[in-house]
Amino acid sequence: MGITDMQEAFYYRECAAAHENSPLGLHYAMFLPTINKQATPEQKKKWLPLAENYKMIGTYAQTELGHGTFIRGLETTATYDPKTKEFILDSPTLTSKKYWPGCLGKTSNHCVVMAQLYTQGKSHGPHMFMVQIRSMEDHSVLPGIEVGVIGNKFGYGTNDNGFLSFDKLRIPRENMLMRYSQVGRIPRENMLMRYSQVSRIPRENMLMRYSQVHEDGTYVKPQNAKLAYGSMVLIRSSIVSDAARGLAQACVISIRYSAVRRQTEAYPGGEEPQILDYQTQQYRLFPLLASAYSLQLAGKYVFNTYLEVNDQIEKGNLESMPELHALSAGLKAFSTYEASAGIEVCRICCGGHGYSQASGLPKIYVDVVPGCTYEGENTVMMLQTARYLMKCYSRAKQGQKLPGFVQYIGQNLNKKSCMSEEVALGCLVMAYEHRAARLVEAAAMRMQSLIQGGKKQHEAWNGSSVQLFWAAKAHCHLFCVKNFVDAIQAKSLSSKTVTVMKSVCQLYGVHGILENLGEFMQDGFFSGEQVGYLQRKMLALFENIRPNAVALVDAFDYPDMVLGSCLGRYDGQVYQALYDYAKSAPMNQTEIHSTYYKHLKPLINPETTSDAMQFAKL
Ligand SMILES: CC(C)(COP(=O)(O)OP(=O)(O)OC[C@H]1O[C@@H](n2cnc3c(N)ncnc32)[C@H](O)[C@@H]1OP(=O)(O)O)[C@@H](O)C(=O)NCCC(=O)NCCSC(=O)CCCC(=O)O
Ligand SMILES: Cc1cc2nc3c(=O)[nH]c(=O)nc-3n(C[C@H](O)[C@H](O)[C@H](O)COP(=O)(O)OP(=O)(O)OC[C@H]3O[C@@H](n4cnc5c(N)ncnc54)[C@H](O)[C@@H]3O)c2cc1C
Repeated sequence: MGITDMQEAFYYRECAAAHENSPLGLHYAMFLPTINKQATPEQKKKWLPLAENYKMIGTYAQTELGHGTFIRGLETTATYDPKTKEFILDSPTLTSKKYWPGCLGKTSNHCVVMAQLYTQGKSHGPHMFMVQIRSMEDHSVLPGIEVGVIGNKFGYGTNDNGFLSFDKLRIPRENMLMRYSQVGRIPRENMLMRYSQVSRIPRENMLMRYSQVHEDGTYVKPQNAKLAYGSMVLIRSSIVSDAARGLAQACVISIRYSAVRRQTEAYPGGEEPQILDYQTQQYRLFPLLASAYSLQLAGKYVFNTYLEVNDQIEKGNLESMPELHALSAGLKAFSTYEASAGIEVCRICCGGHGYSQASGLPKIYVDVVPGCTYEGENTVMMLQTARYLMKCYSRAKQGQKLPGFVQYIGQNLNKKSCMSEEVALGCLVMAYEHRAARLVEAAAMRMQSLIQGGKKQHEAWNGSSVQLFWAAKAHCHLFCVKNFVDAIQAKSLSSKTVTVMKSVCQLYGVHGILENLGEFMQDGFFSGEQVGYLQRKMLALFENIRPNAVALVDAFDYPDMVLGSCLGRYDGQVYQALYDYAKSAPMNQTEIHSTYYKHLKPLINPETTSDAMQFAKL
């Protein structure tokens, strides 16, 4: 279609095939960005035109049968042969077979393969290689390669997640993605030239960046080994918005339906109320609506941060990489957990019809829930964020100033909450800061006491990991609350909009505290009386939000075609749509189903069994 804007292309694809995972998804989400970010200018010149024009169709093949989380544990090897200037790719064990990569089984003719690099008898850890797996002429599988699909999954039926293995496959040296690490003799001048093309910072910086270059050396270490993990950081940064979108769409469906559906006369002979008027329905749906807004804002923030940090990386400044990694890993986990659990609640809130595919909700759920696993399993990602928080804590204790958002760490924990009946936004933020600061400190103290008690570092880490998880979750939650509050205060919104959005934001904060009350009360930060303010405020906010609830979901602006839901239709004609859906079911296209002849008739009328057998043979 010639659409060049990434966002526009995304929305076009979503309209064309809503909630269907595209069999070309990995091509544009990971394969192209990996070439863009990890290939040298020469490699880009060769591959990008082919990939952009879908001659090369590719994916990102990292996970193996035996390892997904622990990248350093991958077993696929790429051994350099200086005689032929080739790498030999091999899958030496059953567990080394690539397993899960999307679009791999049948669609891709190339892939970026993460493999352990061996050269001069030494291992250098996981590196990326461009590997052609199928012919670009007739799509046949190339020699030395075994590839196929992994079979049915929880969802993702439209994506051919695959397996792949190599039998001593030789690929040219130039197929290693060499922007950051190199094998072979490359003149120093090349690097200087390349560098001067990518940024305008002084050449001296470049020499530092490549200070480990050996003229005769065959391996040049990158400035930071984690540059090779860049494609994952990109996707984690964008998953937050994906999760938010899924939750927002589920809220649209469930809240619109709740405004149409009536159930149970309110008093004998009285009108049946819209189910949205039940306080318990509001208690389950309105906090999710607030969460959808909050996650959308968080998604925008983290993606913009990714773009900014990426810009700096392009210029050779890698300083903000750890912060971005901690933010994107934690928020990816936090958002996909919240969205997955929330979508299921939306489904349950639709009663029986929520269980029908006609609700559109199962499709949204199976589309969002793998986000808890791919691009880093959520618990593992939370623990990566916790690792960063622990470093921040020890820096704060040494009196060092912390960057931006983590400045709350190490703060005085003897304060009491300023919460009053009014529930000011500032007091909400303070409460979340206090909780996160306390949980970070508690996890750090636990680690310290285990180490002092004679545990090794890794034992102490495992023995503290539940508390580390709590700390990281509290940190991400704080981020979402604070970012929501900042968005309301900073944006030039009309005063009416601010009034409405302030209620939504307050609800997000208040509900989050009430759901995690133990963590806010364990050290007496809130008094029982203050908890009472919060409970009353939450119920008052439901009443505030109720008249605007449908407008607040309409504002997400998802067309019916994207929602794909009989329950969430804009025109509210739910019952007609459900009836039409039923009528169009394939089993309704014949009056008597074939199973009658095969199974039922012999039961009902045993003497006709032979007819039935004959029918079965037919
Ligand atoms: C869990 C880790 C992060 C551990 O890595 P490790 O090398 O063992 O590191 P460690 O010893 O724990 O820590 C060393 C250090 O490396 C840092 N680090 C780790 N990752 C990054 C990063 N991306 N940017 C910047 N820094 C990073 C860590 O914070 C550590 O820093 P520190 O030593 O504490 O200063 C890694 O193995 C990992 O990322 N695992 C998750 C695997 C994953 O995400 N796979 C995705 C496959 S692709 C996919 O799923 C696509 C699906 C898409 C779709 O279908 O739509
Ligand atoms: C739909 C889908 C699409 C995918 N697409 C791709 C793709 O395109 N390319 C690709 O390369 N891969 C892909 N994957 C694979 C995916 O990235 C991995 O499954 C994911 O990274 C998790 O790794 P794992 O399966 O090894 O989980 P495991 O690590 O085995 O997780 C199992 C359990 O162990 C726990 N655990 C593991 N390590 C630790 C630890 N250090 N501390 C505490 N707990 C731990 C986890 O929390 C989890 O509860 C896809 C997966 C899915 C489901």
